[in-house]
Amino acid sequence: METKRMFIDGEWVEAQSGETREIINPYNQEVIAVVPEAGRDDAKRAIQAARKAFDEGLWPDMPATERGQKLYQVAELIEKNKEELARLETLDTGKTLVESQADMDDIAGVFRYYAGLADKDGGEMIDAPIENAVSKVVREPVGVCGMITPWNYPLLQASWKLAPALAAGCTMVLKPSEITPLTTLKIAELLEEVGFPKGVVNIVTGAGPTVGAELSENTDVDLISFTGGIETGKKIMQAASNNVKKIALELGGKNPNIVFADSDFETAVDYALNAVYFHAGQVCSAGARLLVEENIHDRFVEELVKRVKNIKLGNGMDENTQMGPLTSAEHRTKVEKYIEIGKEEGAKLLIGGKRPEGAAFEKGFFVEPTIFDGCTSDMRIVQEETFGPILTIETFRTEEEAIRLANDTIYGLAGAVWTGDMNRAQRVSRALRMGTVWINDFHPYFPQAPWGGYKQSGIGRELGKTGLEEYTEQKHIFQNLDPQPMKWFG
Ligand SMILES: NC(=O)c1ccc[n+]([C@@H]2O[C@H](COP(=O)([O-])OP(=O)(O)OC[C@H]3O[C@@H](n4cnc5c(N)ncnc54)[C@H](O)[C@@H]3O)[C@@H](O)[C@H]2O)c1
Ligand SMILES: C[N+](C)(C)CC=O
Repeated sequence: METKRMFIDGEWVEAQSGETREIINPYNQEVIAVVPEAGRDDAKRAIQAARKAFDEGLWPDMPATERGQKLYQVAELIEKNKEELARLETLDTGKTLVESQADMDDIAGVFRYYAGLADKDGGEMIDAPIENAVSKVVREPVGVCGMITPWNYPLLQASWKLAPALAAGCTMVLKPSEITPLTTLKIAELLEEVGFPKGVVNIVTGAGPTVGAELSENTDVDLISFTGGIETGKKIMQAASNNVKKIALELGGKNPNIVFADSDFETAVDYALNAVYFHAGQVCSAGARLLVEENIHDRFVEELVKRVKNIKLGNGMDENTQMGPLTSAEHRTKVEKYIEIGKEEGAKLLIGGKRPEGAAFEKGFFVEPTIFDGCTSDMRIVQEETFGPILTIETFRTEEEAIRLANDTIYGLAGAVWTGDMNRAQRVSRALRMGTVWINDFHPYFPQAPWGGYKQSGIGRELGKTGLEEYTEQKHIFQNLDPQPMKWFG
């Protein structure tokens, strides 16, 4: 068990209060590390360091090509340290090692993508409607960024913020989830090895209502980028109004997976399982709502149940494990409450709905993969994000009904449509009010494509070109090439 420090103004420090927090392995409840429990004072110190690095430092004005070179070096170090990072992520979150390894590949890819994009926007000349003048539009870094990340994809979600913000020339204070801070602290070591000017990146470990709230309220922060739950997102939005901060919110989802009878049956069943049970359902874009055409419902559900029985639960570090524990005891309690709600609402529990039995599961925060059939869109288990291994099943008869049910949610993050009819695939994908729609697939995301939500799933986009633009301000510079007196006032 290691005692860690956090990274403020280029130094590894303890919390000013001396307080610490134990980080728990969700598979066996062993303490894997002790980290500083920062308070508002620590957050303020980090914000001041980032402010100074932005206002007086070299980073924002450094040629973008040089910033890009540094990001390439970060990508290389992530690849070099992939196994250690993946191991840490699995110990901290409970996800399988294969998933963590894939996350690390994605993270290196994100740094590489923004390294390449850093120097590609040289501004734009505008055809000014005024004689003897030139007009151009340039992008400049937005300033000091506060970043708050969740526990389900700790380092991946951090990378979606760190890489574009660094490419843009911003300085930043990042607060990882208090439950899973270890890989974020490790990447601070890698950033230190690459050598960013002090104060450019600060990592503060602590709770949401203290460190997170300070980042959201503090008037020296110019932008707050948050990934997490909808209720926290609303609080952050309110706090950000303090100094009219720019805000970027990546919130939850309740994502429909629509299966038409003319889809490839085998593949659709296979992906329906992966859509909801990957990372034990702790994915913002999990396909937790299956909408299946009525005439294939019985066969489809029978096959799902058969296959769910084979899912291997266990320690994420074990290569045979397909689904690990939930990430915290508190979260398991929430998921179990939703199972009770589903039963009370009259949904038909087909399988799961309880903790697995046996010595191997005694200490882990496990919940069995669960299926509720006979669901309707007025049920809470259909409307609310359970964020666990719970699949709800509804049926539809027509394309219009499928679209109506799919859109009947306050969320709008992602969804999928399975069909052999490509005209229908195009129609349905356009009709869904969601930031990402997959046709005959589920889950792919990559640095080149924007990610974010319609409706209450968030504000703004991460990844892609837009993910970089979020960290910039646009400036119009107009130059009169032949200034003469106007004589307007005589
Ligand atoms: N849209 C996306 O891309 C995306 C990606 C990953 C996770 N998520 C969402 O994240 C949620 C799960 O993560 P979670 O349980 O960690 O979310 P959460 O909202 O509980 O916590 C997220 C972060 O916010 C901090 N926080 C809590 N209260 C705060 C406050 N008052 N002020 C400032 N910060 C505060 C937490 O400490 C944590 O770092 C799910 O809803 C999931 O859908 C969304
Ligand atoms: C955005 N994503 C899919 C990587 C993680 C969501 O929880």
